Amino acid sequence: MTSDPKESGEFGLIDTLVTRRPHRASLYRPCRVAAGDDAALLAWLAQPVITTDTQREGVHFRRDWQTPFEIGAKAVSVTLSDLAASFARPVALFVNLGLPPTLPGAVAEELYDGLGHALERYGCDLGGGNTSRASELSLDLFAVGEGQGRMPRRTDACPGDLVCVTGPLGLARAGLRCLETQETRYPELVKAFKEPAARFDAAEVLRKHRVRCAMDISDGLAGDAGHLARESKVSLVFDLRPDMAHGALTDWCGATGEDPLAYMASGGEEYELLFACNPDTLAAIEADLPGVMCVGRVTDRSGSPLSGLPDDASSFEHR
Ligand SMILES: Nc1ncnc2c1ncn2[C@@H]1O[C@H](COP(=O)(O)OP(=O)(O)OP(=O)(O)O)[C@@H](O)[C@H]1O
Ligand SMILES: Cc1ncc(C[n+]2csc(CCOP(=O)(O)O)c2C)c(N)n1
Ligand SMILES: [Mg+2]
Repeated sequence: MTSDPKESGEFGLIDTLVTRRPHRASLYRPCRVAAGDDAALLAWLAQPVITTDTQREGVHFRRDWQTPFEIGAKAVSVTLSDLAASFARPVALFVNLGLPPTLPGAVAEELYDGLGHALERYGCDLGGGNTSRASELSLDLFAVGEGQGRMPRRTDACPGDLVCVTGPLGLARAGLRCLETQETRYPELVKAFKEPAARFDAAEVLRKHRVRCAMDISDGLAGDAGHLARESKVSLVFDLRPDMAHGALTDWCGATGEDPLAYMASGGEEYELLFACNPDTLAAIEADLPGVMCVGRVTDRSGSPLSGLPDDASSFEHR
């Protein structure tokens, strides 16, 4: 069967895309009926956890920067990242795909190869979706997960806790800057932008240590920590030092004159987990989770919700 939508039509394309879903070997498949029927059938979930995300051409990705495979795989990681931040296991992903009429069918197929590859990696099924004509390539994604005990909340940071992250900050934002300036000497930064991971591995460690307050960093530390401080009604006092910067960020900042602290504070799309816990818990987590960093502490609310970040630190905003 041809895969060009002009020749095979919407239905042919959907068949071709759906065959790209991961083939699950596991005996336990909480997604009992996956993509292909009128609706998906999920097994009974004790704690269903649901999240949604959007990826739009020109806003979240550019086809002259990223291959369709990379765009598909990243769309899965950024959507499932919110399940990781909720300590939930991924069950099913639903994808509403907007396709410009001029887009070659092969692009949609490669996009679905990327989606399928990432779904396989995270052990998640393709529950279904929808395909329609659109002015730009876009994906609206919905994910269902299964909660594992107490869901961490943005409301639960307590004075005396430490503010921590599960990995390096600012790399993806620097990678985006490299793409914008056509700088090719820092592949590690560009990879951080193009291939973020949903940190289910880190989430499992935090869950095991009964962390009560966590979220993923999509809009940048300053913005996401601001949400956490406001929701928990506390202040966060940061202590970011240049020696906490990842080597690739330090090198790039050395060459460009950019400030590593500004990138660590105002990054975005890291998809690392930001969490708060008491010092004893952090000591135990450090033994299980290499790369975890303490970046500040939680105090009673006094004055501004955030301090210790560069003055012009800001988060990514769509408007
Ligand atoms: N249009 C909307 N209608 C209803 N709820 C919304 C809407 N936009 C956002 N929200 C809710 O507001 C909260 C914050 O949304 P936001 O998109 O900033 O989530 P996030 O996890 O911080 O970021 P990201 O989407 O990048 O993962 C979430 O609970 C989300 O479900
Ligand atoms: C072409 C292009 N330009 C800029 C960016 C940067 N960017 C877009 S959305 C976002 C925050 C998270 O998004 P959301 O809150 O919608 O999940 C960031 C940092 C990009 N990825 N691609
Ligand atoms: Mg989030």
